[in-house]
Amino acid sequence: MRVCLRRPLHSTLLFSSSSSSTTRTGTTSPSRRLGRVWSQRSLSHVSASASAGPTTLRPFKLPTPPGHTKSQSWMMGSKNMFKTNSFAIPFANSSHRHFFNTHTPLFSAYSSKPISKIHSLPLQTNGFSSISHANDPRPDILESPAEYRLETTKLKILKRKLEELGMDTEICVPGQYNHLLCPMCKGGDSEEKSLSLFVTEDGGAALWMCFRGKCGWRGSTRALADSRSLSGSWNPITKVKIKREITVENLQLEPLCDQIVGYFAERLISRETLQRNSVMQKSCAGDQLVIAFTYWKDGKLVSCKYRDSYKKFWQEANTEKIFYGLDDIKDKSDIIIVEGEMDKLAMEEAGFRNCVSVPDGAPAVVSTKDLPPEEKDIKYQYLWNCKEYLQKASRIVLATDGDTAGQALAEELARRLGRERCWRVKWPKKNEVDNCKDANEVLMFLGADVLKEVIDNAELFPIRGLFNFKNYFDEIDAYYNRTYGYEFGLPTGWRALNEFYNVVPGELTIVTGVPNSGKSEWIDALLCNLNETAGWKFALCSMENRVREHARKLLEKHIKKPFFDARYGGSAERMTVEELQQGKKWLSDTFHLIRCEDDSLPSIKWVLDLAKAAVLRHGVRGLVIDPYNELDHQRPVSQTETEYVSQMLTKVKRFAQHHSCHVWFVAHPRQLHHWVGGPPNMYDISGSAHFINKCDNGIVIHRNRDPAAGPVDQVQVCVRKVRNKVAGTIGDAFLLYNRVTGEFMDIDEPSGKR
Ligand SMILES: Nc1ncnc2c1ncn2[C@@H]1O[C@H](COP(=O)(O)OP(=O)(O)OP(=O)(O)O)[C@@H](O)[C@H]1O
Repeated sequence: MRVCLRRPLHSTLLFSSSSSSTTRTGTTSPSRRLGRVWSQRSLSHVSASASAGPTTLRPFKLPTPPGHTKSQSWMMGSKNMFKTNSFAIPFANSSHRHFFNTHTPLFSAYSSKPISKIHSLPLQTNGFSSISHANDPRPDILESPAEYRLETTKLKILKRKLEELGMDTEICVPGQYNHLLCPMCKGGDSEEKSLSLFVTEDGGAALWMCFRGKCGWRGSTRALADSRSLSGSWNPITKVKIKREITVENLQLEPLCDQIVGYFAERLISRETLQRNSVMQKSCAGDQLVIAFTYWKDGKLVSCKYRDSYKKFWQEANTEKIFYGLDDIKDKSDIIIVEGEMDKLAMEEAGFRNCVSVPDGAPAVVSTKDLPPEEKDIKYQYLWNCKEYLQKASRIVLATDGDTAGQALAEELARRLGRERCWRVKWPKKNEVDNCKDANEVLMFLGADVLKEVIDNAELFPIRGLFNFKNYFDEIDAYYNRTYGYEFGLPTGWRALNEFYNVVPGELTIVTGVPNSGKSEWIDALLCNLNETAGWKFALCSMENRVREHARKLLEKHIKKPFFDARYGGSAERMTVEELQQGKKWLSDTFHLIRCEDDSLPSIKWVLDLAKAAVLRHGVRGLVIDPYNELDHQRPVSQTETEYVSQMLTKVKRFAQHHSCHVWFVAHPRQLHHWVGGPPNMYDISGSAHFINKCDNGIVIHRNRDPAAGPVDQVQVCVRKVRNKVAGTIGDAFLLYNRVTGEFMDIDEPSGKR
């Protein structure tokens, strides 16, 4: 017999007598080298890092469970304590061979805790409950160890059928949920054993389901046509559970040996904490020792969870599912919930006894379904079983793991406990790159004081839709420092307007004016200016314009020459072919057209979806919808136009805000019966007062058509509403319109530039 004393990674010691594995495989596998096994036998050969003596196991004082006195009868002697006649070969049989294929350190104080995504179904077995693996080492006293049964003819037939489907049934045990590689998805990139296969105890039938969301393969089969109905076996909810009476004695639990205490010491869990929490050990599978986390309720042992040196967990079957450490939160108003027993113990080292651990780890993802009724909420039965312990809690800190599964668990707990009384923690960095993932890591890497700080600084669990300004501090700082850009809005390019209207990304400007007032012209001129000063690009949904005419108007403004030698151009020189070529390139680079090619009216959703594509694909900063009445306005008969306009504008505003895209929306005024030539009011917009109510900016474009009343080329830009005072204020600006080029200019612009 050779005793390996090589020091593996993470400074853990290898306690295994390696002869069994080296004999079987010829060489010691990597994971085997990294692992260590707690065994009675091996202890006589090692010098442990803990305080254990070199050759013997020293029993320590028996723990007193919470709520018990030391004299109570559950205290027992350590009858196996000095047994040395058997040899620790914990996973030597073929059913455990795949453990040797894993490349994770099998026994490290730093290894990650399993999540329950591979234990997704509640198990109804005689021997083990849901966190048990078919290939876990088994305590020798559990009821009906189905794995030891002889395979029946039925089972052989069944296995053959399953193998034909691609399942590896070699290690599959009847009466249990077995976790296999799914033949359909092969467990995805991580090759996880995502297929849960249940074989009835008589070996007559099987059903399975792959728990990978992307796969979800499920099915069932029977060995023989007359095999028992599957439904009887696959109904964890309706099956009546008989809770076993368990005691420390009948589970044959023992006080922890120094070697295991030493293991805990590596994780900075003290002997005192272990004793107070009645952490014990148990001999099973030869003389292998496993940790026994005892679960107490009102001072009575109700369940026990085991953990072996390979970090495999299993739990006494047919026992009540409760929180670990439950009695510690009795009548407490302030409690902490963690994701594992080690974290519960770590919390105690930081001074928090008011802490419990969930018994089954975390779900892979948050369920998208509604909360099931209490009796059907199988995965969270422990929570309902302990509800009277939670009722008084007004502050529940959910200190689950920082990974996705841990956060999913926090979410699921908060859903059930009520978010309003839940807090959550931020795990600190353990090095430059990584965050600590749980309480025990914080304790190990940063110490008890930091762990205490983490809990003291827990923040309110977010409630969808309920925020605090501090959630936005980064954004507020960026706004203050003007790092977003355009905080004051982008100037329009006309000095006369600077004071009143500037273009802020994400806002909605409604533009109105009587027909022919120049609304479209002014918006086009504005876009040209914004492109010239800031390089902005735009999506145009201008339904009244033919493309070529719209191109002409834009090119005239850009090149500042008429498109044609026509009447309106007067003596001005027409733009050259070269200028046209350059202008066409500018058009293509600057504008993206949203048009219904089949002459049907576009819906607002259609327009916004295309505008979104233009934002994402071309980086447009502005969208023009001109005009409102050219959109498809099919509204339900039950909806008024006012309601319809309100909803439509909400969609437009959401688009604008979400994509930081300014939207100009042109809407006509209703028919003005007694119009005397003045600018219309924003409330005159046909359809709804919501146009003025919901927009960020409201602008009326007006022009004088009476030579007697003033110059007819003068345009009045009436800024009637500005929600954001940083960007402007109400007031009128006057510009001059150049009929030849379509440009708008400040009135005091040097005449040469006009
Ligand atoms: N200040 C102005 N002086 C003279 N003509 C103008 C002036 N402003 C615009 N126009 C002319 O009026 C016509 C209509 O302009 P535009 O299409 O911009 O008006 P609109 O308000 O958008 O019209 P509608 O409401 O019919 O869509 C164009 O031929 C344009 O050249």
